[in-house]
Amino acid sequence: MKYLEIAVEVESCFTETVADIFWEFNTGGVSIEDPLLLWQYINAQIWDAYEFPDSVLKAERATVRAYFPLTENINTLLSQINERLKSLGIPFNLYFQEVDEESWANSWKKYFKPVEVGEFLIKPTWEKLPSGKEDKKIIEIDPGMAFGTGTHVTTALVLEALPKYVSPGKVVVDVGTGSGILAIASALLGAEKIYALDIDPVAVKVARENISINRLEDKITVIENDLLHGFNQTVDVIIANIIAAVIKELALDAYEKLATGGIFIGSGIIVEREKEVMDKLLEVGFKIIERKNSGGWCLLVARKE
Ligand SMILES: C[S@@+](CC[C@H](N)C(=O)[O-])C[C@H]1O[C@@H](n2cnc3c(N)ncnc32)[C@H](O)[C@@H]1O
Repeated sequence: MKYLEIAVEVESCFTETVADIFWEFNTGGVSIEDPLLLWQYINAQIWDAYEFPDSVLKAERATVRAYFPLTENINTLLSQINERLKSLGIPFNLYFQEVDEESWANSWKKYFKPVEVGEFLIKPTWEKLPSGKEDKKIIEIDPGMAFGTGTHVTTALVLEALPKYVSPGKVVVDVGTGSGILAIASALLGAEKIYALDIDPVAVKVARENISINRLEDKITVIENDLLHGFNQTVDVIIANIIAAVIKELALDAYEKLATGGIFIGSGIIVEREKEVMDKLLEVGFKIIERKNSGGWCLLVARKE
């Protein structure tokens, strides 16, 4: 199938606003090329500069691309998007071209590179293992349309904390598994059994694929499930990288499903909501044993005493 790719050049600070406008018009997908963000990763030595074309690294502005099926209404859609962007009153340039499906489904892949987080090395399935990294715990991931490349700070906070709480023999539940990344990390730390739950059927499919790529089907069971509803087992560790409101909703159920001494790891909490999530965890009976903040996000670890 053919698609229309619309590319909008704007200052870095407006990329999310433009992406939101594309989502309003029901785009099939958005990708953002932001030289400022790339340089942040390069300077933090997470990525290497040579892996990106000069046209991107030296660009003065960011480019937000979105993709729409080529139908007869495409010209109307294009002019509506143009008008909507004009109404923002910000400088922008808009370009468009016809592309085939393959090129947009894979367009984001060039920005997902092997990355080290704590004891783990997250390797996109299509990249080679960097030399000298064989001693790392390797997680192979193709996130597809699911969340969880490991580069998002909320995932990284959990990956860094996980070795302290998951050890051989533990039974773990990963609520909101997305790509399955945290379930796979738990298996690599020696957990005996992991249940990876997600409400989104796409995430469930992607998680199953990644678990199979990492050859961990015997340890990890993926279940399409809303939080812990209907999950009736006592476990040692519950992980949830979702959002503050959902973690609050999950707190009591998580407490009841943990063994005494069991650990709850909550991430995806914006710092402004850290206090209310902590209060909820304390209210249901947990003791908070670790708090960590990074980039406006907060990780909380709580124990059932
Ligand atoms: C921020 S992503 C985290 C993905 C992955 N665990 C990671 O850390 O990168 C949150 C995930 O939670 C899932 N989710 C949201 N609400 C949920 C619910 N009520 N029950 C189960 N999963 C849920 C979403 O579908 C999404 O895959």
